[in-house]
Amino acid sequence: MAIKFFGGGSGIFTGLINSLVHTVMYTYYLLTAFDERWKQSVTFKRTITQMQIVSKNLKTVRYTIPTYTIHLKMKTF
Ligand SMILES: CC(C)(COP(=O)(O)OP(=O)(O)OC[C@H]1O[C@@H](n2cnc3c(N)ncnc32)[C@H](O)[C@@H]1OP(=O)(O)O)[C@@H](O)C(=O)NCCC(=O)NCCSC(=O)CC(=O)O
Repeated sequence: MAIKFFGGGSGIFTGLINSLVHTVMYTYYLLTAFDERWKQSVTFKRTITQMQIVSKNLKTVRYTIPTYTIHLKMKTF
């Protein structure tokens, strides 16, 4: 509900992208909880970190553009 209606539905982008990153991240935590050897997988950890950075940058671009556009529109009135 919050994702659908917050900000006219613009929260869907965050919801989808976070779900993707969190699914991979919590799968990692689940696996390490069962078997400590998963903690030695630098590839897994690096992938999670890369996904977080890409997701953060995508969200920055996604929300900066409309924020700036609205700011410009408001300045004309
Ligand atoms: C990649 C991880 C999942 C790994 O977690 P672990 O608990 O197993 O490991 P850790 O961080 O204690 O680090 C253990 C060892 O791995 C190394 N290590 C960690 N990340 C690494 C990486 N990307 N590349 C290479 N090495 C890495 C550390 O330096 C350390 O080395 P040494 O042992 O030599 O010291 C974590 O580092 C991480 O990024 N967690 C993210 C948490 C997070 O973002 N939660 C979201 C909250 S906010 C939220 O939910 C809202 C939202 O997202 O919008």
